[in-house]
Amino acid sequence: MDARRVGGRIAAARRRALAAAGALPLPMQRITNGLAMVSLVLSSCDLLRLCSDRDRPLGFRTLGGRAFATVVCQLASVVYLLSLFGLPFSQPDPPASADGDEEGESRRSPPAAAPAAVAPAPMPDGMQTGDEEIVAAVVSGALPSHHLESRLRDCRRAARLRREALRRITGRGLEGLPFEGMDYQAILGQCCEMPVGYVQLPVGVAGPLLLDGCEYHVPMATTEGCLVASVNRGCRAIAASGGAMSVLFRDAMSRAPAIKLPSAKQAAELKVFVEAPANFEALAAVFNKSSRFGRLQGIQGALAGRNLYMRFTCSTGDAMGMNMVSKGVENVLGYLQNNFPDMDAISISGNYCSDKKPSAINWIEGRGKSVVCEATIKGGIVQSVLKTTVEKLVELNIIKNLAGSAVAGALGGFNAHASNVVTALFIATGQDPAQNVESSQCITMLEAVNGGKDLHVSVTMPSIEFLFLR
Ligand SMILES: CC(C)(COP(=O)([O-])OP(=O)([O-])OC[C@H]1O[C@@H](n2cnc3c(N)ncnc32)[C@H](O)[C@@H]1OP(=O)([O-])[O-])[C@@H](O)C(=O)NCCC(=O)NCCSC(=O)C[C@@](C)(O)CC(=O)[O-]
Ligand SMILES: NC(=O)C1=CN([C@@H]2O[C@H](COP(=O)(O)OP(=O)(O)OC[C@H]3O[C@@H](n4cnc5c(N)ncnc54)[C@H](OP(=O)(O)O)[C@@H]3O)[C@@H](O)[C@H]2O)C=CC1
Repeated sequence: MDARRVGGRIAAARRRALAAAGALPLPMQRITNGLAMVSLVLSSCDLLRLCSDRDRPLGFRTLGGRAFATVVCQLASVVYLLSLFGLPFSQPDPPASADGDEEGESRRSPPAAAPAAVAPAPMPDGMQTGDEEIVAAVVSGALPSHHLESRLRDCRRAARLRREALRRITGRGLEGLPFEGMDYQAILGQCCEMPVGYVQLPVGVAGPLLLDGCEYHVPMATTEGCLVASVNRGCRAIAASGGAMSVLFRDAMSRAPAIKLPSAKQAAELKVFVEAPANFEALAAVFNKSSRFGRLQGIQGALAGRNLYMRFTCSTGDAMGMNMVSKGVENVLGYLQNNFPDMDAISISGNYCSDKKPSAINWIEGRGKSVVCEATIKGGIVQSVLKTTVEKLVELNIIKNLAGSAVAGALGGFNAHASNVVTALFIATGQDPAQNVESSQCITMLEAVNGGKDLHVSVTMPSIEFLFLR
């Protein structure tokens, strides 16, 4: 980002120099640059031909005005092209800085207002004909910014004009936010609305992690120095001790709508109905019809007066499954309405699910993938790779991760920094990063084994919400 900022300042300084020198507008520059190139090539060819003519030694006297003209052309084009260093030839002008440089000023004034005698300023940031009017319409509110994509049918241009409008509305520079290099068409209707750029994060790789007999290279997107190194060290200690083993002991995504009934009695009746084993098959058939992969596992009700929260759980195949489970729940609500016409579906998500919020239910019941992993680290490796002892690590875990977290009233936070690893992995692999909240719930257990010589390590994580990666 800093480099870009510096680059932006250089570009601004270059534009100032151009303006001061009364430089030609960009389209004219391109034409004159092209002419100079053609002139250089033609005059070079002519000179070479004249030099290779053995019958007529090179000299103004022998060759006359033609040689003179060729040499002048050659010199002029060389001087012109040398002066081009730093001038754009075919690239669009780089973005203006927000610090009120000349071009920034010219952006704020419509082209029609420019004095007739002065050449119009180049269109900033690759602006095309008509862009100025569109940006002005967005700035004035006449054109909603989120209509740009459908109006222009060009996602990149829409993002660029939205960015320019935002710059003018806020008066804040966006030069620190990268723009080039993103496929704006690919994100339309998929992952992000009203784009104005994207952020860059370094992705490191830790490993190999020897897990269940396979080697994995773990991608991590983070800005925290030493994090990847730390995980890499852990992977090394695990591999040197023979690897780790994992067990997926539950796989169930949940969604819990909030339903209001006229009385607590009716709410309790609905709870009994959805939990009754006799009704499961019918409810599952309705739930399952909207997905080839989502399969209802169960429904668990919780009452709060006349409100019922029904926690539907389902398997989701390889998907993280939030949309899948929500669609199934919606179908079941429609079905239930026939038997319970007085029920009022307040929200498809009643927070008893519980998505993207810390909650005891996920910690206790699990959500998504529930996993336990273990490894036995040899005492020698604890000393040589981790630079500590088994005894010290066990004591640290009890006092910090178990007792310390209990004192803090932790909810699934019985670990040092599971969220560091989960979040870096989520971002690097395109998972929904907001679900790091419950996905990072983890209890770390450390025990001295083999007569106190080695260290048994385990992490239990009951609610990892993850799209399976092959
Ligand atoms: C930084 C280390 C790993 C040095 O660890 P070290 O033992 O001093 O370094 P070493 O040079 O002896 O290397 C040992 C091994 O570490 C790895 N390693 C070493 N350097 C690198 C590197 N540059 N890149 C990749 N891997 C590296 C590598 O595997 C290496 O083995 P080798 O392959 O050389 O035989 C160690 O000091 C460490 O793990 N520090 C902790 C860093 C960390 O975990 N940071 C996260 C902070 S936690 C947090 O943010 C939340 C918190 C703390 O508030 C939560 C809480 O309350 O607890
Ligand atoms: N709706 C909500 O409340 C929330 C949504 N989200 C967002 O939901 C998104 C993830 O939802 P999710 O349901 O996982 O994804 P999708 O909505 O993309 O559903 C998965 C799709 O992949 C298909 N599919 C193909 N092969 C497989 C396979 N092997 N296993 C499973 N599905 C397969 C499914 O088919 P089929 O059509 O047959 O099911 C389905 O269409 C994330 O972007 C997240 O941000 C996050 C939180 C809440």
